[in-house]
Amino acid sequence: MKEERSVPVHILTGFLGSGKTTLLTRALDYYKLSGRKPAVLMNELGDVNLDGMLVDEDVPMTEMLGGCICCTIRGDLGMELKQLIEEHQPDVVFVECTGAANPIEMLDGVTDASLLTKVELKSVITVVDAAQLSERSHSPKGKTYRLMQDQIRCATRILLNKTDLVPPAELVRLDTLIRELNPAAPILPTVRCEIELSLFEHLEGGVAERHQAASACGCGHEHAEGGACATGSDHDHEHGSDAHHHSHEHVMVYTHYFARPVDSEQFEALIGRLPQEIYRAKGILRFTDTASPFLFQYAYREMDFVKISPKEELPSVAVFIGEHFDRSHLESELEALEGR
Ligand SMILES: Nc1nc2c(ncn2[C@@H]2O[C@H](COP(=O)(O)OP(=O)(O)OP(=O)(O)O)[C@@H](O)[C@H]2O)c(=O)[nH]1
Repeated sequence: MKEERSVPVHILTGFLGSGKTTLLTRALDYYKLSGRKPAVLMNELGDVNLDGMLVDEDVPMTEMLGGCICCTIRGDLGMELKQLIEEHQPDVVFVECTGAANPIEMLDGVTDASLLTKVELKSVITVVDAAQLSERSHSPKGKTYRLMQDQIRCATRILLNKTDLVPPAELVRLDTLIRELNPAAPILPTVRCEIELSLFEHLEGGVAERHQAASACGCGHEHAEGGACATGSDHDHEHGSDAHHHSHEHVMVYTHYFARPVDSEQFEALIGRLPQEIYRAKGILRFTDTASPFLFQYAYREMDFVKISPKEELPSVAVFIGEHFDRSHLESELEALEGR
């Protein structure tokens, strides 16, 4: 009989496009290579899970789409996690949250799950996009910057990723900045999240340590056992007289389903023209001038196209994420590409 033990859970957080899925796919390979069974709970803002495509079919995955765990489906997270564990009996679970999520709410969800089943939150790993942090920290008033700060504050480990995009002197400044926000979590500078993956085995106790550093979260609440921040925390939420606003409410998502293939150069040109309010886009594209479909990524003004051979029928779709952008203008530009 399988001994009943608690399943380790790692939360992967970080702003949109910072490299969470890159880290996740590496971590999954590591566990599979060592003969263990990882599982994934993934949350995406759009109504299609494009990151899920990068995860092998044999990895059990629960998808929570169409919203941010922190607002719309937070209550379900505990139940989903319980079901995932009971159904698949994984050796480890990774929870990847949308980059617009406040990790505190995820911590709540995982702690809720620990009331229902034997799970143990081992770490909150925040992947920081060095280039974004560098730029946003120069105009520190924005909501996005505040969210990035919260993600850093609640981490038990920090990956300062995309160091290839930032000069060394600036990296030193970013290291100091992160240290001020979170004096406890070790910082690992990375390119494409290349870390010694056995690290995951040694993350025991990280969350408990952060428990003591509760004030670093700035929420002013008592912290739940094993979690950095307590259920019901108003941390990072703003209360108006009649409304309850969340820190990421400013984030907009536009999902475009393509009716037909488009010209690859024109598409690239359109992406090159995107306003800076759109900071993240991804999709599955079919081009008139190429045979196979492409997984397309756009993060912080960098574009990436990877040829894919999907095993199942997939839509041609692109998801655009940003703040206060002109959705109808984007829609008509995309329709024009399709000759509509
Ligand atoms: N230049 C550079 N690009 C990177 C690095 N790490 C990841 N990327 C690229 O950045 C893009 C976004 O990476 P993802 O791993 O999908 O980021 P994410 O945090 O999962 O994104 P969301 O799911 O939208 O929040 C991809 O095109 C990656 O190939 C890095 O260290 N340097």
